[in-house]
Amino acid sequence: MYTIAVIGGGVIGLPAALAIQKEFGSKAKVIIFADKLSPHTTGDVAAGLWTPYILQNTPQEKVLQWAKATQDYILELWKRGEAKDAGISLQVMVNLSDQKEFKIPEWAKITLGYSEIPAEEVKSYNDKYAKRFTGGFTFVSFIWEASKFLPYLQKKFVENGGEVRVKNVQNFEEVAQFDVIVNCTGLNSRFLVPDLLVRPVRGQIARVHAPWQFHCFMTDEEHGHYIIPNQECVILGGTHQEGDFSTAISEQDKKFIFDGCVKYIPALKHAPVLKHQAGLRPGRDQVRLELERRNIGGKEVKIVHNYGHGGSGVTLSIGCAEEAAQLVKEALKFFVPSKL
Ligand SMILES: Cc1cc2nc3c(=O)[nH]c(=O)nc-3n(C[C@H](O)[C@H](O)[C@H](O)COP(=O)(O)OP(=O)(O)OC[C@H]3O[C@@H](n4cnc5c(N)ncnc54)[C@H](O)[C@@H]3O)c2cc1C
Repeated sequence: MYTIAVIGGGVIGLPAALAIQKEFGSKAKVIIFADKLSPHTTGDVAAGLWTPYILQNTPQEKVLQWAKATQDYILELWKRGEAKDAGISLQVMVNLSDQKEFKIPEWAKITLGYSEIPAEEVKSYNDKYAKRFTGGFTFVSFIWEASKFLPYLQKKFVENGGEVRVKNVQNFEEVAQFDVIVNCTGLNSRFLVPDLLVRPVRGQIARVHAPWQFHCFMTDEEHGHYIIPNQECVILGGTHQEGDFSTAISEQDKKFIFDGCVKYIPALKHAPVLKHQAGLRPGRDQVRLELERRNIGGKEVKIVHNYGHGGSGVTLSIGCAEEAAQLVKEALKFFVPSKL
């Protein structure tokens, strides 16, 4: 039997562990090592909106491939009637842009029911909000709440024979006895790999009680606000502060978030606040999803890296997990004598 260690039990690690189980079935023993599990991961702060965001130079064709695979997977869960348990809701998205030359992003074309907002309507938003939006589009998107789907996926993983160990892995030597290591440590890859290209993109949000708010609203202004309903609250966002490692709640950010969101939906002014949260997105110039062969103490160790998903971890999770499982297969095919 092959032995696979997945380091990380968050939005990226759990789907990867499940995809590996699916690929190898009883031929592999998969163990997750994680020092934090839901509700203490970055994903537990996330809004869970399926939309590619803060991905910088990750190639478009990869973004489309990974995001589409995730969308298909969520849709399948929805069709199977598992939406509530898995934390899924389907919502209308209004996305406005203030870019000089408004261009609909490539990924918009794989969304459900995408349509460009006519110029007249954009003008009416500008009149209403005293803004200068140049264009926009609407589509129907999924919200996939990590604080619901992480326990849901973890249960499936354990039912399939997987094991979860709560442990901080200080270095890869500690797990070098495994046939393959899958590194899904998000921001901490900066220190574990170490990879200084990974840096925090801090995000602060507020969770409010506003059950009457049914659609998502988002802009791509430099410091854009967003309003994203979840099953039991509405997320008001948000900030993206490059290089900031603080998860302390900032009073200044609270005000920025409220002032901005209330401008778009004034009734939010009266929505009771349930919680303020701040999390650190694992920013990187590009998502790193590749196989490394590393010499550790004279032995060649195979490490599949899967980190650096920025503000899109939920959106890309399943597509990246499927590709990570293929990289594990490649690692075993070429470098490990068959244990079957
Ligand atoms: C405010 C905010 C809003 C967001 N909204 C969205 C959204 O709407 N849609 C979307 O797609 N994305 C969103 N994101 C981004 C998304 O949350 C992240 O991309 C995603 O959570 C990254 O997942 P990850 O598994 O790589 O990292 P993490 O969630 O940080 O998980 C890392 C895992 O690795 C473990 N780990 C790390 N180092 C070690 C070690 N040495 N030993 C053992 N375990 C270790 C941790 O314990 C944890 O289990 C948002 C993020 C923020 C902050």
